[in-house]
Amino acid sequence: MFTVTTTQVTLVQIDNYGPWTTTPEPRREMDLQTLQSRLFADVAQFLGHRDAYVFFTRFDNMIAVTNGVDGAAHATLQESIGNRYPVSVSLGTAVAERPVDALEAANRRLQTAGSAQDESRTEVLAGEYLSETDRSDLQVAHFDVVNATGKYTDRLNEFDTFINIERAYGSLMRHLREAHGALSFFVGGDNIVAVCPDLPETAFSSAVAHVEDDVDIELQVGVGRGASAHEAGFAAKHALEDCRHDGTSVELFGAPAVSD
Ligand SMILES: Nc1nc2c(ncn2[C@@H]2O[C@H](COP(=O)(O)OP(=O)(O)OP(=O)(O)O)[C@@H](O)[C@H]2O)c(=O)[nH]1
Repeated sequence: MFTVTTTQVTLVQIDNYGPWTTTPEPRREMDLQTLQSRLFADVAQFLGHRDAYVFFTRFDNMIAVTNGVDGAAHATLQESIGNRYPVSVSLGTAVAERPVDALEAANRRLQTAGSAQDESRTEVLAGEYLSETDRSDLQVAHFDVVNATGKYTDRLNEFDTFINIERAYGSLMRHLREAHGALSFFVGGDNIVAVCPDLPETAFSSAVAHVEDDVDIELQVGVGRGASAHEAGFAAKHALEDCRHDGTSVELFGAPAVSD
């Protein structure tokens, strides 16, 4: 019924950031946090306008899903950051059926150019990009904890709520990575967005069951497909609304966006 999924992944890596954070002496932590969150916001805005997604991961390295974003746009993003920040970024991009394989290849492009802490390895722009014609769909799953507000937010202190949400995230991210080569990211609140290869409904019900068995936390998930991360992710959000409405734990392919 479906064509094979293809994910284009871009690794965004701040160049030589470790030494910069301590030279000439350690920099104030909140200044680093401000820089990192502003950089993430800028990258998210640039890529979001092009229907891509980016996840903050460790902030010094961010993982983006960039189907539909070409090499010229990547070059513009890199140049603009270099012009406006005290740090520069390298961008490695690759394409594969399984998101983890695309990330591996994207990562390797930077690793072969030099170390993340090599002061002469800056602004690498290396990659392969999907062309207009070889674009196929990608699959995005949007997970959330069932009734997180009633079970955690309104009952526990914020730190203990956070521990529970992180336990669910840790269990899910490892399961989807190991079983399917999917990449899952905590995106705030009780939400986890997973970029997946072409997976059937049973893979998602197994993932939900795995987390429940492993850490006793109940998840629900909406799954979407589309030509871009936004399109797939938006369909996933609609499918998650179907879970909420129908009390189901997995729903595939929510209604397409009416206007966006
Ligand atoms: N990033 C992101 N965060 C969201 C989204 N929807 C909700 N959240 C966050 O998740 C928190 C909990 O909201 P819900 O998931 O709607 O609440 P809940 O109590 O779990 O209710 P149900 O999901 O209906 O079971 C909110 O405070 C937001 O922080 C979303 O689409 N994206």
